[in-house]
Amino acid sequence: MAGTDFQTAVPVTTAAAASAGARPVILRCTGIERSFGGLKALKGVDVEVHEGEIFGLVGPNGSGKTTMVNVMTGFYPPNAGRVELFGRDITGTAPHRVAKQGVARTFQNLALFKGMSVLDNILVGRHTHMRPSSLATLFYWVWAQREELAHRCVVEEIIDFMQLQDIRDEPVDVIPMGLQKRVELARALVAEPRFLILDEPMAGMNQEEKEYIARFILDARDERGVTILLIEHHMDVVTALCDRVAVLSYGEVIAEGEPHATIADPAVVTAYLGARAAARHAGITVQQAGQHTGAGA
Ligand SMILES: Nc1ncnc2c1ncn2[C@@H]1O[C@H](COP(=O)(O)OP(=O)(O)OP(=O)(O)O)[C@@H](O)[C@H]1O
Repeated sequence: MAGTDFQTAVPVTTAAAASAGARPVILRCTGIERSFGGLKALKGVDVEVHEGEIFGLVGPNGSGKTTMVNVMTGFYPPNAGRVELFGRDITGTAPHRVAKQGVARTFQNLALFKGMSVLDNILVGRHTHMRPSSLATLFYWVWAQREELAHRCVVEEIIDFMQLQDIRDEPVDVIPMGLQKRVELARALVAEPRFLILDEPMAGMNQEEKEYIARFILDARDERGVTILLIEHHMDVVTALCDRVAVLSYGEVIAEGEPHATIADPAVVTAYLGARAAARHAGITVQQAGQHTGAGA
């Protein structure tokens, strides 16, 4: 499953990556359950993300990745389980309060404001740092101007960091998809998050665009100290970028650990390919595969 081209293009052996596992846990999810009607989307999921790591959350379509992220960020309260962020219980906390604690995210489907410029879309990402008091703004206009300037400085710095200078004034809907994804990442970064959740940031991108965005993700961790949870379907990307991964299948964690070993785990191969194809892949019989992975044929 793992490719090699991407690995060569984006070599990742930083001190931050090497020591990530030894650092404090910043997100701890314990026994998370979440149902939609009769469908159990999450069945007791445990996940820990350490400070400074890029943690991959992978799994086949419908395995529960986005639901898990929605529970972490307060969009869905869990039916059972506990979410701890930076050592505090945030289970069921509203999304805007979770965001204020230093969490930003991008979405699987682009969520940019059409008709607005790249610059204005990025500026929206500062909202968690803005104090919306019109009275204060009226009476303390000098202070308000100073605050506006401070927001602009952060936005300009991120525009430089993400190399978006050339398109800063373009309406966001006329730029290519790869650049729109980059704008979305920039909008998340201007919030100055400590923890960033990226839901398929490379969906629909060609190889060159993927390599570009991968570099920005690594720089966000290495230069800005952001801890990252990455949902991604491209396994070459996962093995190149992530320090650790957890694999979900039907709402359960079926494997976790170092990326190469984890995605080569027979249970993971079976979850992606099905028992028959996985057995062919491994050169063993379906019955042997079932015994090996605990999965039926
Ligand atoms: N709001 C919802 N209402 C009903 N069912 C839902 C809802 N959200 C998710 N589900 C179901 O929960 C299961 C997990 O979905 P989820 O989107 O979390 O999976 P995923 O791993 O993110 O999939 P993908 O890789 O396709 O994005 C699926 O069966 C999905 O249909």
